[in-house]
Amino acid sequence: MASLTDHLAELVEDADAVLLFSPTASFHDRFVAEEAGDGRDAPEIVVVAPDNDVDADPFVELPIPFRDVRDRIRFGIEGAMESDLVTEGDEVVCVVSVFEGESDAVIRVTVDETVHTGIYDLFVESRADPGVIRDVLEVAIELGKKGQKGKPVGALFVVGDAGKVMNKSRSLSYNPFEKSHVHVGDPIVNVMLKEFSRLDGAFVISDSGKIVSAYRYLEPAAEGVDIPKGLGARHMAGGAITQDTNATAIVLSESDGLVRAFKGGRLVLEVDPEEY
Ligand SMILES: Nc1ncnc2c1ncn2[C@@H]1O[C@H](COP(=O)(O)OP(=O)(O)OP(=O)(O)O)[C@@H](O)[C@H]1O
Ligand SMILES: [Mn+2]
Repeated sequence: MASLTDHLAELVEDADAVLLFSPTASFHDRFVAEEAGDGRDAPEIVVVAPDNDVDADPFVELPIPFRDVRDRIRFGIEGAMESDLVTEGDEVVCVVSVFEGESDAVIRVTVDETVHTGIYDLFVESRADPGVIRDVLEVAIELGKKGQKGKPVGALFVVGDAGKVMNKSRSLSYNPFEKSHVHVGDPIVNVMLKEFSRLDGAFVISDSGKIVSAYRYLEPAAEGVDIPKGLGARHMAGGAITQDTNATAIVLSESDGLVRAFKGGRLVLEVDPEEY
């Protein structure tokens, strides 16, 4: 059977850039050598992966695996745009692994507005550390997968710009994190977050991942917030606080089970925990 690389040269021809998503070292080296050797104007080759194992330059770092291939591709393209490797209107060839393991699919996309959702900015341009955003996303995804004692549960995490978020919210109950110095990512904290998520309100988390408060009722100005119709008060409050402050909101819906991220008053990411 012919391997993917046998056809790749034709698919890559006249593309502006090639994004290799988590390529193996042998795949990467072979591809780079072939492109350099064919004498034509070579497209920009960008590696998008969790770690730069293949010593690629340019390289875009993936903060989470993005099981949804569209999210993975969007992240890579937006990261490449950020570094001026790709611009709107470009033809980009993405070499990805849809199933586990080796690169097994080639997707050719024209970069336009619909590709650009802000998923890269969610991690890289958020005030909070990318690792903190990732940790909170993981807690929300895990909570969505398991629920609380088997029942679906909702949760709202507001990450970054915590001082301003506290000013735009009020307390619904005593704050169990009042005098504590716990951070997202600590295993004990994940247990606590899951336990407290049964109760109302939002968690407020600082740029560096410190849990500032639970049980906050958000009161942001909601004018001009553009979030999809059909989402309720939790999502509206989560979306709006990101327009009113520089925070990022991560919301687990009790009703549809999806995890959504908002930034700048806009929905920037939607993931199904069951797919992670
Ligand atoms: N302004 C707010 N600040 C903090 N939490 C809120 C706010 N508004 C609603 N919530 C929380 O969201 C919960 C669910 O509210 P609602 O059903 O209207 O939201 P929703 O967006 O439909 O979310 P879900 O999809 O989980 O049902 C409330 O019980 C409350 O805990
Ligand atoms: Mn609801």
